[in-house]
Amino acid sequence: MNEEQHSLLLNSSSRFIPPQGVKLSYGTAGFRADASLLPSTVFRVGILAALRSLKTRSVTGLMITASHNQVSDNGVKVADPNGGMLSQHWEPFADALANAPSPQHLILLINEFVEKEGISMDGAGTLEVLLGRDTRPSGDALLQAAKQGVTSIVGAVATDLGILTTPQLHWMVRARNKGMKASEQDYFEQLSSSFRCLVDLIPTEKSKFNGVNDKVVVDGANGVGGVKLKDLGKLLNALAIEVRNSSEDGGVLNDGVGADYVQKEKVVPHGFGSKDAGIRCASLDGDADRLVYFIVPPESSGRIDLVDGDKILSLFALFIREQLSFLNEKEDINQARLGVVQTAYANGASTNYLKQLGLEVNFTPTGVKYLHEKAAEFDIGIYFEANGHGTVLFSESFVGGLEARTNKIASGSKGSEREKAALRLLAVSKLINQAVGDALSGLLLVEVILQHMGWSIHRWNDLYHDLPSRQLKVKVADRTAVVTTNAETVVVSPPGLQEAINEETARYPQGRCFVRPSGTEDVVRVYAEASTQETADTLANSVARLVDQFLGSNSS
Ligand SMILES: CC(=O)N[C@H]1[C@@H](OP(=O)(O)O)O[C@H](CO)[C@@H](O)[C@@H]1O
Ligand SMILES: [Mg+2]
Repeated sequence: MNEEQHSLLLNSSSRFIPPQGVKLSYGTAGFRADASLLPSTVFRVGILAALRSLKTRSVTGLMITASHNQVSDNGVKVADPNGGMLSQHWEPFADALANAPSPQHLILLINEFVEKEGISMDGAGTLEVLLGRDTRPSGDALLQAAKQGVTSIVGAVATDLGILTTPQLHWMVRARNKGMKASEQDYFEQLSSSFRCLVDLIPTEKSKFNGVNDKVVVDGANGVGGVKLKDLGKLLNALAIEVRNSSEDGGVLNDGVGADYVQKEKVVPHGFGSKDAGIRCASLDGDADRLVYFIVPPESSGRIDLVDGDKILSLFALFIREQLSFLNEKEDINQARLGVVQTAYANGASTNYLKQLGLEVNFTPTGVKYLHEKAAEFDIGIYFEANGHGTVLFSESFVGGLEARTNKIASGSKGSEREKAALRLLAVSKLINQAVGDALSGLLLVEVILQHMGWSIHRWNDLYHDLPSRQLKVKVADRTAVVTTNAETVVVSPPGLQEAINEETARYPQGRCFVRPSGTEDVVRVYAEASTQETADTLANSVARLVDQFLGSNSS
């Protein structure tokens, strides 16, 4: 690097000294910690995002959020030029940057890395990083740190987009690099116009919605999603959305509210209660990239019926499969490849259901970057984690084919069922976020499919019945001692543990159980399913004890 660059980096980085004794890791979802520990990390991720922009000669993104974590935490992650997560091959550099003890170390690391990657630091070409943050009180100061990091690279521009959902930022990065309109207003307009297009294509015999109540009530986790959903809702005539727990309502972010809480605890979030019995309810997480639905049963005593990511996936798969069947009626159309992607945490009943539909079900390790990568192999790939993070990916060539076909349809004419199916699929590809899982676009797609089918949330929930399951965490001395294979379903180390799990699991009707080290917490997770809640609990507890025996004490 030249002298100007060297002294710029030295000056700025000496204002952001990392806290002592803290080791951070980029992990599955970027760096996360108590916000007070993060200024130097966020500053350095600013540098990382600028270098990524320099390397790829494209716009990148930097998002400040800790998603569903408590409000005092914060975090930071990078959006790659295609709108997806940071390339996995840059993660070790991200770790090294965040943990470099001094400005001198930092500069040494950058020098080594740019040389290895063949990055020319001449500042020529596109060099822009889009910055966004969620509603956390620490977000503004951290955003300033990010800005300083970005502008420590000569020629880099930081564009502050203010408060956004994580998927909005990813969407904007993707749109910018595709030369498309990329403002927040453009995002809202694309979502609302494709939603309207799908509503207009609802078969007339089904257009009378059969919902118990045609309004959806959404828990915004006291975060950014609720506010954005209200803005989006103003553009939608065909859907009544009531938002509760919006960040303006004064509640604490993720405290007894939000998709993570609802999915894990299976209880009503604050602001909901018996008055909502039977109504279609949904929960977003703190940065609005996860979505789950739920039903408050009559006399629920706080419990809910959860309609999770697996069921959202199943609904999307049914609808898309139906459209593809219309599309493929004539033999001149090549069969499109539709694939679905789940993790081992998907409820076994959902996997059975999808297989019975004749779909190809694929499994990847936990973490959306793995699911996304797999889904991108198909013409249409649908992926969801049980916790509600997922989307539907369309290949460029498939979208190109749909565009060619729909262009031929005379404007104003609704055409044949086959033409309508092409129009619907094209609208879905515009509605559902192609960069990452997005609770707002996911919610609109769920809502319009329910209208299309003429289904209530109860009818949807009855597609299949979840097998009883239980998740536990076990604290062990060293969770990295657990090594797994086969999409995390089989333990290869320590030796003997898998055999012991197999032996235990075989004793339970419909038993299934696996263990894996968490990528975000210092625990080993145990997941068990069985034919009754009682046996699922017993299986999980027995296997947690086995983990304890093989790996040391501290079970919780
Ligand atoms: C069982 C579970 O829900 N695991 C979550 C959790 O990962 P762990 O590696 O299990 O800690 O956080 C990830 C990031 O948010 C999310 O992708 C994943 O689904
Ligand atoms: Mg999130």
